[in-house]
Amino acid sequence: MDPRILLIIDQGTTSTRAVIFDAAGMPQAFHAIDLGQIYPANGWVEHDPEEIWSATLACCREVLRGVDVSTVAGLGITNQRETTLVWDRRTGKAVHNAIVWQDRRTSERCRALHSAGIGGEITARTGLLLDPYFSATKLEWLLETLPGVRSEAEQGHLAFGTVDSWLLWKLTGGKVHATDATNASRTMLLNLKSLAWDQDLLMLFNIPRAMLPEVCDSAGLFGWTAPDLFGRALPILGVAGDQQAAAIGQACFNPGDVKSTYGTGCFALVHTGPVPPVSQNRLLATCASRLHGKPQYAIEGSIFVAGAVVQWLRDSLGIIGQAGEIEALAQKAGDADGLYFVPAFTGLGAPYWDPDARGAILGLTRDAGAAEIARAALDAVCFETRDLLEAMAKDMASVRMGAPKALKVDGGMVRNDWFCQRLADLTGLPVERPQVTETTAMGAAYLAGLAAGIFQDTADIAGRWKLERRFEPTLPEACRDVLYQGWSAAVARVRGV
Ligand SMILES: Nc1ncnc2c1ncn2[C@@H]1O[C@H](COP(=O)(O)OP(=O)(O)O)[C@@H](O)[C@H]1O
Ligand SMILES: O=P(O)(O)OC[C@H](O)CO
Repeated sequence: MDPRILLIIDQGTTSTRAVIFDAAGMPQAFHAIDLGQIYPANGWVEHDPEEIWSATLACCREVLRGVDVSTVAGLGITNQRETTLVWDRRTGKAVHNAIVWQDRRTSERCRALHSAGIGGEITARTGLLLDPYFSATKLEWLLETLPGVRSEAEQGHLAFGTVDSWLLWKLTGGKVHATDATNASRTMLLNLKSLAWDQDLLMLFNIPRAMLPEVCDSAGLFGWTAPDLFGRALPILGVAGDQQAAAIGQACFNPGDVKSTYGTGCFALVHTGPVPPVSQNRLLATCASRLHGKPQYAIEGSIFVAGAVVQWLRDSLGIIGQAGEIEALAQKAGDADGLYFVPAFTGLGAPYWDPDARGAILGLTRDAGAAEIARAALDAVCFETRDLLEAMAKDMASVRMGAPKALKVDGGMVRNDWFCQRLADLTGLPVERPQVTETTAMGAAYLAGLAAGIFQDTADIAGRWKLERRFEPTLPEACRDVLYQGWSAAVARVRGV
């Protein structure tokens, strides 16, 4: 048996994880540390960069405890995307907290750019829709707001990066300032076709080029960890944004393969192939991977609130003590037909892209209680998924690709069987849950393992995907459609449409 192992860092929105995978691609050790959420103002969300780094190091050291580090063939990184950091190259210290992907502080700026009629051009170049979600306006905010930062950046003293770049910098002791094409494609500064930084966009957002990381393939040698960190320098061989990594972990390599990940938010990606796609239905075009210089692309639907609504029921309403309790509670729900929960806490993502919408629970009656609200919250995530799937199906039809036939799912929420069944019922698609639901880390392991020669190619990886359970839709179509119409009406009300 091949004794080589891969050390994977999965730095997510709510936690930092390290996972060891064996040469068969199976997880063998896992450690996670929760990440503090900082909410300095309404709609603002930040993370402490030093906390991200120290938790990463602690998780890696924990899973390596008792392991012969000479068996580590490589390290892989996957990460929450778009989250924006700037640090001083001389000290390795961040100049500000990380501005998290969920942060809406640049809504006004995006509105102004929309009004100036620039949105279409940005989409044509980047595949993204003009929204505070992406890094460009967050980086612009840091440069405009923090005293002295612009001039330091212009002198080349400061570095910008998403979380992958920050970790690469820290892991290599300040030797490597790089990112991979999947992460770069979420900044709104990258030209999706050439996968190079777009000079016109850098001018539009007034970003000094000297701040930007080098854009690399998703698999290959990024650099070596500083020798003192793990007792020996380890090669960093794979990097990808977490949703693209999950698509790789779910073996979505052929046009039409779809996965949907349910963590803090929900992100559904459909693989489209080697040519940059164009969404006509308000989804995003994104880089799925770049291997040996050859890009693959995907269309993505991003929803900002999925598991976050479960957290809200736990932390703000207190109707559950732990996320897992929602399953039993939702099962107890009575009819309460017409009850809809639109969890637009930070606006609505795809396909609405409405940063001003705010959440609502509609259709409350005397017989609605905690169980009905819990069910409505989980239903909302299912309806949001149907919103994405409908938009995806239209995009796919326009390029003569068949509509999705099944939905491969992963992420923290899919431990919940009731939710998976409801997802099948409300979308009308079979829902497939794989044996390994740590698909994000697995995707990064596959990338690092490709570079290490442990895995041969994408066909080798695809052959390793194993189904754990398939949830078949049971609700009659007419019933499903009536419920969905109710959802669409509820969304229209929170948007004031
Ligand atoms: N049994 C469950 N039912 C529904 N939601 C759950 C359950 N267990 C965890 N969650 C939700 O899943 C999310 C965590 O998933 P995870 O994939 O770890 O997220 P992230 O990568 O965004 O940090 C949390 O928002 C939590 O509320
Ligand atoms: O950390 P997650 O799993 O919530 O993923 C966050 C996404 O990458 C944001 O685009």
